[in-house]
Amino acid sequence: MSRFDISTLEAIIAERARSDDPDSWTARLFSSGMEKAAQKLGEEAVETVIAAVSGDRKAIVSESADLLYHWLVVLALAGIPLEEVTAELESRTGRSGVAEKTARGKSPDKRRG
Ligand SMILES: N=c1c2ncn([C@@H]3O[C@H](COP(=O)(O)OP(=O)(O)OP(=O)(O)O)[C@@H](O)[C@H]3O)c2ncn1[C@@H]1O[C@H](COP(=O)(O)O)[C@@H](O)[C@H]1O
Repeated sequence: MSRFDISTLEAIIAERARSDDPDSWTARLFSSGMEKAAQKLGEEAVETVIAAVSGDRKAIVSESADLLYHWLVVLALAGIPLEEVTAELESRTGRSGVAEKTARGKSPDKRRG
């Protein structure tokens, strides 16, 4: 099993963002700003959706990696540590998504969103 952890990638991104290395995609994204980074995140999300719908397993893995990388860049640009998101996820454990949606007064019927 891979020992690579998403928090390791968060640390790499923080280091590369400060590097000013012209060959660093991370440094380039940081200097372009949030709008460009968020746009790339959206593109990678769409590419992941296309891979999922077409059932291309290899592409799903590859596009998911691109998506997570660009998501971490957007988080970093927003000044939000990964830990804040994992804490939010942790707070949701043990709570059914359907029950949570019903508590917000929404229908859990997926056809109605
Ligand atoms: N995980 C990634 C990572 N995933 C994707 N990318 C880059 O994101 C860019 C995506 O841009 P595009 O969508 O335009 O490129 P594309 O996918 O070839 O284009 P399409 O034809 O698919 O649309 C590519 O240049 C990828 O190399 C990444 N760049 C960096 N990292 C990590 O960040 C580290 C530091 O990288 P640098 O900052 O470049 O030194 C690397 O060692 C990696 O660990």
